[in-house]
Amino acid sequence: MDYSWIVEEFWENGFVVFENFFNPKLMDEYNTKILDHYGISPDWEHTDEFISKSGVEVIPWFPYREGKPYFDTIDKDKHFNAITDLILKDEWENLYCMMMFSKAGSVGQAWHQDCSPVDKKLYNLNRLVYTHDITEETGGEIVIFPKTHKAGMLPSGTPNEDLEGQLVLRPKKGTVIFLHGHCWHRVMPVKKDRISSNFRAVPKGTPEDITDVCVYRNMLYKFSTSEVLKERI
Ligand SMILES: O=C(O)CCC(=O)C(=O)O
Ligand SMILES: [Fe+2]
Repeated sequence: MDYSWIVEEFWENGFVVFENFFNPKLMDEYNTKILDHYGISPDWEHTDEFISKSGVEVIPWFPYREGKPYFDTIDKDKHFNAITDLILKDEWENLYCMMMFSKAGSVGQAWHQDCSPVDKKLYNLNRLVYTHDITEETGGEIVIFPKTHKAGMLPSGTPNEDLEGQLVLRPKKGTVIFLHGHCWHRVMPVKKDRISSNFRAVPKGTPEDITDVCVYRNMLYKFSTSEVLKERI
């Protein structure tokens, strides 16, 4: 099989999508595990300042950091990792596995870059796995602006507006999106409880804290210290 299109498409657009990558039974099992973790009414973990300023409403969970390696069938999947090999060419390593939960009625996530694009060579590869369908009814579409992994810093401006050239995606259960950490993306308002999961990888030698500072249109935010590093606009 010729897989060169994957690499070409990823590096041309900043992302590549695979539908039906993981089987529905596994996705159902994982979706239940994730929901069980969050329980019925999970609390926000981020500070009020972050939530109101960033236009981001998600509750993160890092299962492996808690010694709960519950998602190895994805993490160790040969095909999943073979595609990672193709995209990242040289050696790479896992960064972390993170689950995200957003309550029905919450705002989703404003435009951001997972990490600063100031040094083009330093980035994370976000490997998003969807354990349930994202539909018009559920809301929470992921919006990606193709090719912006080559466009430098997300311009300052309104955190959550439509941008000409954006692409709205409704991933189905089992879909995987490989997304470059410099590529601009956001999540639309969430109408029904929403889960997404990501298994991040980095080229070997990338600093472990590569995603600690996230670029939003109105600020640079540092998660480890819950701090607005820089106001923008
Ligand atoms: O939940 C999504 O669809 C995207 C989440 C996101 O922005 C991320 O994982 O960096
Ligand atoms: Fe992101």
